[in-house]
Amino acid sequence: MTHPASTTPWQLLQSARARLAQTSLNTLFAESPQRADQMTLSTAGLTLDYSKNRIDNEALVALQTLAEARQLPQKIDAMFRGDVINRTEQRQVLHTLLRSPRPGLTGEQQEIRNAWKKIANFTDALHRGEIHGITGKPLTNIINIGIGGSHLGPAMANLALTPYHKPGIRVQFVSNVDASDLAEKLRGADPETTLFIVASKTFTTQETLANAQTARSWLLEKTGNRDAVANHFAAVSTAIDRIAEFGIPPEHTFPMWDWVGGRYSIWSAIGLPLALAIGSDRFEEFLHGAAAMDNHFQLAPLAQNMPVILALLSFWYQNFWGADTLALLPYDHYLREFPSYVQQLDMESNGKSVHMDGEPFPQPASPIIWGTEGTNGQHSFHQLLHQGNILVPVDFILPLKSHNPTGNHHDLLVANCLSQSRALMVGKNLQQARDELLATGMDEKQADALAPHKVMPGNRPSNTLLTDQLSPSRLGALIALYEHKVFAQSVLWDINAFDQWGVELGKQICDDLLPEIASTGECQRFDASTNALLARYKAARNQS
Ligand SMILES: O=P(O)(O)OC[C@H]1O[C@H](O)[C@H](O)[C@@H](O)[C@@H]1O
Repeated sequence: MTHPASTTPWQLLQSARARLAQTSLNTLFAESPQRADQMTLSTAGLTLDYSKNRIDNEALVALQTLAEARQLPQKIDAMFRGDVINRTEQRQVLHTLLRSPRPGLTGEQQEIRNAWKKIANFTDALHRGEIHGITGKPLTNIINIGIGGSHLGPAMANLALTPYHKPGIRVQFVSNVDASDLAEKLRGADPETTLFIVASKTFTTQETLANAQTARSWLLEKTGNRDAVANHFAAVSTAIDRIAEFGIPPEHTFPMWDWVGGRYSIWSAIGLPLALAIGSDRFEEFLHGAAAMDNHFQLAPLAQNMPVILALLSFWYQNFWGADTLALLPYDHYLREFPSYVQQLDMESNGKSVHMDGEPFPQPASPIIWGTEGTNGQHSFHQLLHQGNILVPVDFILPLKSHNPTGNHHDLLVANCLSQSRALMVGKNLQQARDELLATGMDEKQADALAPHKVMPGNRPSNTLLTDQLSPSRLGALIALYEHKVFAQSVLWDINAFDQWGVELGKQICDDLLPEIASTGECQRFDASTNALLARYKAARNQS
């Protein structure tokens, strides 16, 4: 493919970068009183203010021209139409179909409807106390066993929607093969009321199968009844036969499909633990929120398209400003797992180095996603955001209403969030720092010595994403926003966002290592470092 750097929009962007490097955000605001209004978009209950970015109309138009040259509108249509856009796996990408049925894809839609009916019926029956364990007690303690896309989405959303949890139902998540994860969830669990959901698209994932087998042994030991698995296990997978082999009956078996990527699968039966936590009606609202964002992504012109704007900005900072990270800072305690969720979504989708046609490309793609809940980060890593020599664009996410209005806590939270984005932007120059010190009564010599340490370069970009209150539908829209952002970025880089070959080698080597770990002899098959580390492990194991 043509290297993007040789295209006209790329060259226009390079000159825009040179111009904007000389222009402060303060100046951009001073020059354009309408800037905040013009650079604010609202859709699906979310409002994005992207005015605090090192961008102007000319650069935005050049970015949009690049997106058009990459055929972004056509590629959005191709995804929604069900074209085989995941070419390395020869798969359609139809997670959007799970939240908004469309004409034309009838076979899939019937399957989706049936699966959804099964999820809703099971959820409603469990809430009515009609799903029983082997001793006849209603099941109320749900433990989801899955990893990656079969864990991060439901676990994050379950936490985010805590205020909507049904009373009397407890939903927990086990992902790590480290036995401590499962052990912590089993400690004090009542086997008579516990339901395990084994969630695995492939039903081959080592960690999930190991945890499922251990949970099964625990259940059989505690109940002393070999038939207990049928009552106390449910499963979600494309591999229905493997679920049956595990001993899980058809009425507890929930299907999924090849055309749903793991990290895009919360809308499928992988969302079952979330439905059990919040109820089927709330889960439907969650789907509708995402569908509203889908509608916007499909129909809005690039210049007013929220996921596209976020993608263009990420692309802009990474390829033209050398910003290889993006901080996600939700100012909402319930959204604290959102950065971990987007880590998989973005980094597993776009952490690649070849184009669609297999040709290598030189630029980095997918920023490193990180972050934590505000205000906690302010007392930790924000120092680097404000004064470090690394440019870190930030997405602030802020619900306007609290689920727990108490005193002036929410005013404080909002004030902190808005102060951080403003401080990053306006900064403090040497003269201001010096004047402030002198105003405290400090002498000139001391002020001159200290002032450089107090300088804040400013000009640090951020987006602010508002929502009224973090409800199921708003969360659905927020997740869909980032899903589509990631897809739009992949189109700009001409990457397949829907495969993940990079995770395979580690799995293969692990399979190779396991027999060596099990054996007692000395291992010489691997590199000297790995052999020596294995030997240390075996020595420690022998001592225990
Ligand atoms: O759902 P599963 O088939 O168990 O897969 C779980 C996870 O493992 C894989 O290694 C992939 O990296 C993830 O994309 C996937 O979500």
